[in-house]
Amino acid sequence: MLAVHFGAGNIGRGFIGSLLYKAGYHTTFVDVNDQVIKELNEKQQYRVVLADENEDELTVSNVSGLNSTTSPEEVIQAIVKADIVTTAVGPTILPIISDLLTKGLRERLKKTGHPLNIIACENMIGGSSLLNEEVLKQVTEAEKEQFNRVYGFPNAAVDRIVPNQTNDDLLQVSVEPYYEWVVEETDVKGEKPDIQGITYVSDLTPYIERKLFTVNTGHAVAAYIGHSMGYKTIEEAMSHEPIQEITLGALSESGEVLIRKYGFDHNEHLNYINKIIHRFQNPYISDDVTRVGRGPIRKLGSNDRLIRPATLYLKLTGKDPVNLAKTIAAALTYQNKQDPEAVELQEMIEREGYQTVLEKVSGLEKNHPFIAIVQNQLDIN
Ligand SMILES: NC(=O)C1=CN([C@@H]2O[C@H](COP(=O)(O)OP(=O)(O)OC[C@H]3O[C@@H](n4cnc5c(N)ncnc54)[C@H](O)[C@@H]3O)[C@@H](O)[C@H]2O)C=CC1
Ligand SMILES: O=P(O)(O)OC[C@H]1O[C@](O)(CO)[C@@H](O)[C@@H]1O
Repeated sequence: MLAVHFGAGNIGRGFIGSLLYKAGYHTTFVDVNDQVIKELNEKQQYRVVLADENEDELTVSNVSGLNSTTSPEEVIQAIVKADIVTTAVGPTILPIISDLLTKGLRERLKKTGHPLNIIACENMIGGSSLLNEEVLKQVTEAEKEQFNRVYGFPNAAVDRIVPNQTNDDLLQVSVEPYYEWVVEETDVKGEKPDIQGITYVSDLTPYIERKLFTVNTGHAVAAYIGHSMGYKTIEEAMSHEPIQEITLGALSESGEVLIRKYGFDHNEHLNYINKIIHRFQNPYISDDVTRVGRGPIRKLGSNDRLIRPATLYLKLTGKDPVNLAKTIAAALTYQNKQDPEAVELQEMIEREGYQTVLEKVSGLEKNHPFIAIVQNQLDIN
């Protein structure tokens, strides 16, 4: 069985690649990082090390690589033969890879017409749907009907913390032991890919929102508040009691929203929150606040981990989401010259001020009451 996976980075190699290998696939990684592609082809295997006291290892073999910039034709042919396509490139890259993916899917229609599922494994709501939309923008009306009939783009939620890392062995990747991969089965075309580790569900929304508004919300709190207090890593930030309190406070706010929306059991959700806080404190992982806080404009988006739970909390409870507002204020002041979105955000704020920029990036209307709540936090600091 053949898998084509776009993005041979942390999640690509450390999570999706390892489950594809265990399920018996040969995985062709597609990336723009030539060094990684060369090593994948040279070594044809890499090591995944679990970040805990035992440091258990898995050697992932049966892998190869293609550079999408220099070998687009090979990528197209790989898509023609694939049994599954997955991605872990980052939400902003999905429109970029859609071009080559469309070419591959078009060629496949000509050659075999076999069904295929394309699963975007990104931290966002509706990642596969977005990729599907980008693909459909590039096809004719007649092709659209054929694409919709044979190509499935089931949405997915993926959860495993894989920090940025530099190892002597370029391909080696250290990952936390925990993982979760949930896929919405309703959009699968043909047979459901038989991959141990995938949980199929009929409605992904509660799962993706619970994950995004707990793991990613809590992580964002630790990253932005931690950075504002001078901490370098998530573990350092999380050892500071006031940050723990704000994190727990923000997760109580997002938790209240999740419990009200989806009827989760209060105590079970509290256990879920505590487990996640424990994962942030894993002493075997060193995760920079700049990785977790990367892309602040995206993270301040209307459907993302901060604005959505905060505005829903305000709407559903009538109370101020103080801890989420503190975090959003810290995200608005987040400076990192290495992060293009952080640089752009600060330039926008310099020109237009916090209020206008918050409206722009979050999509909130001008007089939305939440804007004043964030302004209040900015004034306090
Ligand atoms: N690292 C983590 O803990 C988790 C990350 N995610 C999500 O997984 C996705 C990937 O994240 P990471 O693996 O951490 O990032 P990463 O930066 O380690 O990997 C992304 C890979 O995509 C490649 N890439 C960039 N442009 C490309 C293009 N045009 N074509 C093909 N490949 C391209 C990069 O060279 C890189 O190897 C993101 O959406 C992230 O939110 C989800 C859960 C956990
Ligand atoms: O990958 P993003 O969306 O930039 O955000 C970083 C987040 O992703 C993760 O890497 C995995 O969910 C978390 O560790 C962190 O909350």
